[in-house]
Amino acid sequence: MAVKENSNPTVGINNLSFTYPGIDGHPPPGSTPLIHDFSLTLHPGNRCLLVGSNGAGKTTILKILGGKHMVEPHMVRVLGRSAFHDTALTSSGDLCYLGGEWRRDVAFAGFEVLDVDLSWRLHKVSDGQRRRVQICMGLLKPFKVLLLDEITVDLDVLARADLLKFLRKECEERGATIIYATHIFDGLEDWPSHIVYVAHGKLQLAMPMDKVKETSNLSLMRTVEQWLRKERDEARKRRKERKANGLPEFEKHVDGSRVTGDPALAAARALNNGWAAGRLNSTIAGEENFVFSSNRVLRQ
Ligand SMILES: Nc1ncnc2c1ncn2[C@@H]1O[C@H](COP(=O)(O)OP(=O)(O)OP(=O)(O)O)[C@@H](O)[C@H]1O
Repeated sequence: MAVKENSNPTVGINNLSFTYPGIDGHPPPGSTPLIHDFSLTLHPGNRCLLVGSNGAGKTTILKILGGKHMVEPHMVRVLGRSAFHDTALTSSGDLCYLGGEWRRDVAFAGFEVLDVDLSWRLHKVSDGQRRRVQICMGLLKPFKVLLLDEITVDLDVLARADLLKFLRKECEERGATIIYATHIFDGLEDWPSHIVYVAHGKLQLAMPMDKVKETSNLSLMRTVEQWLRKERDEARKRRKERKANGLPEFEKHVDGSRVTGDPALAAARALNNGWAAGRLNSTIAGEENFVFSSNRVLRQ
């Protein structure tokens, strides 16, 4: 099945701003949003690689999409619904988040792809075998939107290759949408249909892979490396300038307390958004989808 850019978006992020709440459930006074003015649109069949340096906000974005953190309903729509407020999205299996956390869903399809041996006992298996079981348990329902947070770390080459092939097929044949956050680019060269680069909680770039290939002769990994290197060099330059101007080298950030992602707990907290939002109009839908955000670090 071809990617249906004219169909309804499966994922719509609209000027998302998010701050981890402090202990009173509100953004700590003086805090700046961790995720800021983030917009993105995805369609059935899209396989989107989410890249960025450590701490850029990838997991936070995936967890928000997965309904694990509360945001205003209009900011994040998955299959036209708010994942946080409409828990049927995840309980039905239509929306599936696979991260570091153990999933309790029991299902079937992944057993074949991941070669899970039913005689394995989880206290005895290797990390990679345990990971295979975790992944296949999460994939057993026919998801429509799948959020993957660096799930292939422990997988051997064959298991990883088979999993990526399976996921690609799910997108091509069933029109599923996948967002995959990873630092591992092995075997990914021709896997994604789109790439999204986030830095400091802001969208830097969202574009189809064929456009990436048009603009860069480098491999996917080298291309991303180049982006991150540029980001780091610019950060170093800014710090140097601050120091030269007698300012502290690092800008002061007010952090929220660390919170768990339990929606039930989060529901008890006050809404932690309402930050002024600009417009990025970032979209990776259609032909006009070569979009740089206004806060890009990738100057030509
Ligand atoms: N539960 C939390 N409470 C408060 N701050 C958090 C929480 N989880 C993450 N953060 C902060 O949010 C920022 C973004 O973290 P996040 O895990 O989203 O980044 P990431 O891009 O997934 O990083 P990595 O590539 O290292 O996994 C970091 O500065 C982190 O310290």
